[in-house]
Amino acid sequence: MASLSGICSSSPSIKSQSSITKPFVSLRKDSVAFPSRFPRTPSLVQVQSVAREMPADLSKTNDVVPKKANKGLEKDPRELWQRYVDWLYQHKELGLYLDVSRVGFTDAFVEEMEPRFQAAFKAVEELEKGAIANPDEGRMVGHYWLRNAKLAPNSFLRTQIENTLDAVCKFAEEVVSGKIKPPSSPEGRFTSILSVGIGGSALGPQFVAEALSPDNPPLKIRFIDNTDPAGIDHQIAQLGPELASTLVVVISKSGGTPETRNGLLEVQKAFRDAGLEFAKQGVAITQENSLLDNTARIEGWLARFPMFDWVGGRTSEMSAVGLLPAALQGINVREMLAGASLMDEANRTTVLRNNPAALLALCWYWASDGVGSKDMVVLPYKDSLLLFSRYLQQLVMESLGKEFDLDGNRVNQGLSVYGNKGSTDQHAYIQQLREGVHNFFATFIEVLCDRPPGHDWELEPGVTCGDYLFGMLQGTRSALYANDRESITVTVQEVTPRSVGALIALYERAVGIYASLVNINAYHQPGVEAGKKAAGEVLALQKRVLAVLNEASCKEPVEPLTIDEVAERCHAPEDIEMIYKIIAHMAANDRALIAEGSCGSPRSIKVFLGECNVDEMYA
Ligand SMILES: O=P(O)(O)OC[C@H]1O[C@H](O)[C@H](O)[C@@H](O)[C@@H]1O
Repeated sequence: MASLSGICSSSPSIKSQSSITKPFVSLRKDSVAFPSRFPRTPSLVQVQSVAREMPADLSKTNDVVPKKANKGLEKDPRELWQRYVDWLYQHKELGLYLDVSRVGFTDAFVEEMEPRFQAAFKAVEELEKGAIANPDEGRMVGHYWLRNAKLAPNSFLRTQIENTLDAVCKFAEEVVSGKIKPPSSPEGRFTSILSVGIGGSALGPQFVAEALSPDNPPLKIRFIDNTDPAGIDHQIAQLGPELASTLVVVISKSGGTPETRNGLLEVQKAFRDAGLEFAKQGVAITQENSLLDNTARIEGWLARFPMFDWVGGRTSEMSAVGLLPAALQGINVREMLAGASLMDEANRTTVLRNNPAALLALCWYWASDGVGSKDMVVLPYKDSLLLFSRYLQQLVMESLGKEFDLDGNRVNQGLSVYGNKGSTDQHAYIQQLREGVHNFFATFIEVLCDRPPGHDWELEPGVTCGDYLFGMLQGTRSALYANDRESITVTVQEVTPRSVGALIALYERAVGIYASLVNINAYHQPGVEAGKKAAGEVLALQKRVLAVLNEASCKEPVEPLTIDEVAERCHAPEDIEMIYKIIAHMAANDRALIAEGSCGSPRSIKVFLGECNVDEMYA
């Protein structure tokens, strides 16, 4: 069994960081502003072209600060080295570096952006003090308090944070040590975690598990993060008899997300089928009094942990959502919090070049014209960071992808994120990045330490396996830059709980600052509702289709119906295409039978149900 030491040990003292402060040096005034070849929406084009033609009025934050006329990125090696040295950010205590030298922003651009940055710093300061930073939902935004409870605006919240952290650590230690056991496992202790959740209730735990879970964790983690029945069956089948020693952690802030509810119902059925009592192995992480919370309380689940109203799903990794699964895997969560707290502290300076999150936001704004005209490709050269880009997809795109700005103007903002890992991706799509459509900027994540000391060896004279990885990263960075493709490089010493906590905090803050720069609300997600609502309407329509088919199938003889007839009897002729799709889906799953024709020619088919349900007919 893995040792308990370190899972929740106290954090080392958090000292203030010192970053290198450089005099402001003059860079060349020209740089590249590549127009977007394929703007995503007409409104983007409008915003960009207006911005380029008109001088920015900096009193209005929704104006775009234009780039200057450009002649190409700096290519002289000595000038570049100078730029590298001048702009290099270092966080000594975290061993983290940020190199923005391969993004071509100019002094003039930085100067023009300065008032916006000061406004953004002020906004984050207010947010940290407890302002209603999510105006639509009337909520405070408090994820920064999770790693430094002293910052919380009142003692009630402070105590809530501290008590939850203590409860998470205590529970994890008792599960790992075997003090809390499953009722009917031959192992006598929990051996696995099955995490059920989606979006912000899955992506952080998935990223952290991949990055930090030890080779032989005390509990191995699996995820159900979808309502795909085959995917769920696969997870349960892979657990096999281990289901008896599996802790099921159901995570949902709202407590009512359909995919998570379905995952829970499927897992509960698997428990029943195996003759196991789910409640003795179930844990809920959710807002107090949510549907999930009430279910867990009434059914007497093993444990419940709170999710706070003032923590958004995509910034919840440092709440019980991320901490409990991590602690159960033997990951030192207090170290994660310490790394995040150190990074937060560094990001509180109002000196732009000393503020790593602001530097990232500056680069994003420059590279994407402040309107998301280029995608952010995230390339960690370390297998364990594979899921970082996936995690960032939600953090960045759900936060920044907004139709309206804070003043109600239609802006269609956003910043697209994708990427997997290097050097693997060099053998997949780097060809296009280097030579093809120029619609991106890259972020390299470099990890200096290749493997634990004492394990390295030279696979050819003077060269290790890790040297190749290093060479691939440097080579790709140079090759992209030579073709005027900009890149940022974030460097950490090692992938540890502390550096992962710092990376999460760095990007959380960068997103918040960038949102202020472009004057949008980073903390709501109104667009997600449209898809959920439409899905609900499809399911409601399916129930009507079933009722109509059932009635026809209960007749003697059975009356097979065409799609047109079904649509007519549903009083939904305008939904005929969706009705066809519903029937095709039911037919593929043996829940409807095709009497005539084939699904390939929709007008030809006649359909009925295999069984008549008399009760349903009169319902
Ligand atoms: O944690 P839950 O309430 O189940 O929400 C899960 C996810 O649901 C929606 O898709 C939201 O847009 C996400 O921000 C959230 O993370």
